[in-house]
Amino acid sequence: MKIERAYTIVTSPGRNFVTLKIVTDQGVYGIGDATLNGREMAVVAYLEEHVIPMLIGRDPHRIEDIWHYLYRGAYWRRGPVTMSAIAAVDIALWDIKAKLAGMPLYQLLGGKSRERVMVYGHATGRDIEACLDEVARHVDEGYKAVRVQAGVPGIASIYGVAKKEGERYEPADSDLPAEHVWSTSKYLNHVPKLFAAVRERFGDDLHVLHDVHHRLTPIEAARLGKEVEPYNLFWLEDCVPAENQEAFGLIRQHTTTPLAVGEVFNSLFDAKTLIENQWIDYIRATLTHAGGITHVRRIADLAGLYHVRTGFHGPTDLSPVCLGAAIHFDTWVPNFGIQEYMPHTSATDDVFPHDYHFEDGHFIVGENPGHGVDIDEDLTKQYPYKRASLPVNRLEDGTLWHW
Ligand SMILES: O=C(O)[C@H](O)[C@@H](O)[C@H](O)[C@H](O)CO
Ligand SMILES: [Mg+2]
Repeated sequence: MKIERAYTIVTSPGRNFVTLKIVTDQGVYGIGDATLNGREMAVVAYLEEHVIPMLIGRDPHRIEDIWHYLYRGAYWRRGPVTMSAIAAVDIALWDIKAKLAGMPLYQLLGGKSRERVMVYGHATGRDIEACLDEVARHVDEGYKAVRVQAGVPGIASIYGVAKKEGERYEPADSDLPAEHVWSTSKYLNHVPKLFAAVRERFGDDLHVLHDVHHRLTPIEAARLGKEVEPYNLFWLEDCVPAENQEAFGLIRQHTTTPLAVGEVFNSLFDAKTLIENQWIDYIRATLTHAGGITHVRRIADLAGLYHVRTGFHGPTDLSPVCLGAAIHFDTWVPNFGIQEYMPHTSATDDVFPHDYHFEDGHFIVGENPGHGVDIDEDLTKQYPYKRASLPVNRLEDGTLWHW
């Protein structure tokens, strides 16, 4: 069997997605997600100019060899563009392998470790009251875990909070980056009040999470971790930028609040020191940005040795193809923690028909052969690509800060 054709499909049913389709000479095909929010066309160019020509004629069964051919063979290793391109190939090849085996992907990985996959949803609101109402809506819909992000008095626009009540949060909303203004002190003074109010209204059982989005220094993160300890967070996410993995060693000495990190990681080497030192509790690297199933499986296995569990990134800027493959992975992986879930728009769901479904705060994996997600290529043509950029963040004095 040979790979006969491979091509990228760029479509924007509400937001941009890049999909790679690999077609074999026997007609069986697989699809992979290659979406890198705000840098979509860089991955398309990498795939079209460098990766696809090397795939034609190869045996699609040889997933491992193809992975190393693309990773080692490029000489220039790692980086989000490269690793998203490799991931798209890898996810598509696993899809093909599972279709050929006539099995849902989780069976090839080793079978079910659990019946269902717990997810966390996103509650956002301009102020604490509005945010608590959104938490209540999630609880009513069956969620067992909710990420809580509220507006902060004195900060006009803040990460994770939708522009208007009832709208979804979508950060890549303008052609060129919007500019936000950030105040660490206003934020730090506010967050403990938010979680006190959450526990007051919802009691102790609900799992609550919070995303700092890389905005603190290690000692500030240590303070926040300590101050929210009474509210028993499921995790505190991305509390500092993680290029310097040692920063987490400092935070860890000060707080028992569980720490999650890794949505911007693209390789095992981004997480190695964090995992081996047991400085984190959850690893968030995704299939789409970290080299696909073949590589993320290695990250998860290393993490398992050190009591670190998975908590995959799952925003709307990863396509249903990534989410579908992730649900298979989550169903199998022994050290599963939780899966992030931001529902896609109905237009996106129509473009990517899928067999996973949400039920009582969990995902239930599908039973179709492959990863269970397809693409309606005719429909994609109705939604042309439109450049969209993530915002940037500045301190009140104008200094460019972490977004
Ligand atoms: O925890 C999350 O879901 C993330 O922080 C996202 O909201 C990212 O900001 C987005 O994926 C960037 O493209
Ligand atoms: Mg995040």
